[in-house]
Amino acid sequence: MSSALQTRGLVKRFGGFTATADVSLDIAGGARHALIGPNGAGKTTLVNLLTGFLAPTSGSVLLEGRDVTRMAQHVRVRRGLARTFQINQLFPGMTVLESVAMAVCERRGLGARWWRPLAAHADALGEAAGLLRQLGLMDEAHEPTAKLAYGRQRLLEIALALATRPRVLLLDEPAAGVPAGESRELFETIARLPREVTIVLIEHDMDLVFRFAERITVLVNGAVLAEDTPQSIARDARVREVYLGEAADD
Ligand SMILES: Nc1ncnc2c1ncn2[C@@H]1O[C@H](COP(=O)(O)OP(=O)(O)OP(=O)(O)O)[C@@H](O)[C@H]1O
Repeated sequence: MSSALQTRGLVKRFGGFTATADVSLDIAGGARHALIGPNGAGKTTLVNLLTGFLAPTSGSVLLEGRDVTRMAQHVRVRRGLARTFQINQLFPGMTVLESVAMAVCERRGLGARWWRPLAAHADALGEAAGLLRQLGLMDEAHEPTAKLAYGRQRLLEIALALATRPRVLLLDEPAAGVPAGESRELFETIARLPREVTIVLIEHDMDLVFRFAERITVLVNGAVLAEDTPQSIARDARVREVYLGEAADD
């Protein structure tokens, strides 16, 4: 299987502090890959390096084999790398369907002309409705985004990311703040996403991670401690030590 996303010797220093220490990842196309690690392990920094929000001190990021290290975030999105983002700041007052249709228009370069008659955007609306159906959000299509339950908002964020037609989707704690019952449903929906989309998940809830991921990378102190199947990671003495230590602190 070819690589969807790779990093080579990625390093990020903040002054004298190394937040990302020589990280080399190779995430296969279609993978369900989780990135875990205790607080402060460098997960967010790594995601920010992957998306282009931060520039690395050294090393490189490759998307489907092409070096994107120097590319801006929006260029990476166009090349097929998406992450979820907070909707409330982006589309206040819009309905669920309008928000996703807007994101589809953005991708198609119609963003500035959104306020043309809706008929001109029938295709975008159709595509947006398809995404809502895929994520089980159709019943709330005409609800204002702010009225959605928290777990449904997270699904909408995923719909917005999918509207960019990503080949790699980074999900940074998609269940954060979502009640347990809703997070299970959220993950069932994520697990049904098509295999053309490679998914990289950053998640604290180990139960969700072990149910969803087929491979897991464990970060500690900015470096990769282990990378393996969930079964092997669960048995790995070094990983257990890190997590038991963390559990004892919580
Ligand atoms: N802009 C910054 N300047 C200085 N230090 C930073 C900066 N961003 C992150 N760090 C440090 O880098 C380390 C890794 O932080 P990061 O947020 O990437 O970890 P994390 O694994 O995402 O943690 P958490 O699970 O708590 O979100 C932390 O010690 C943090 O204080």
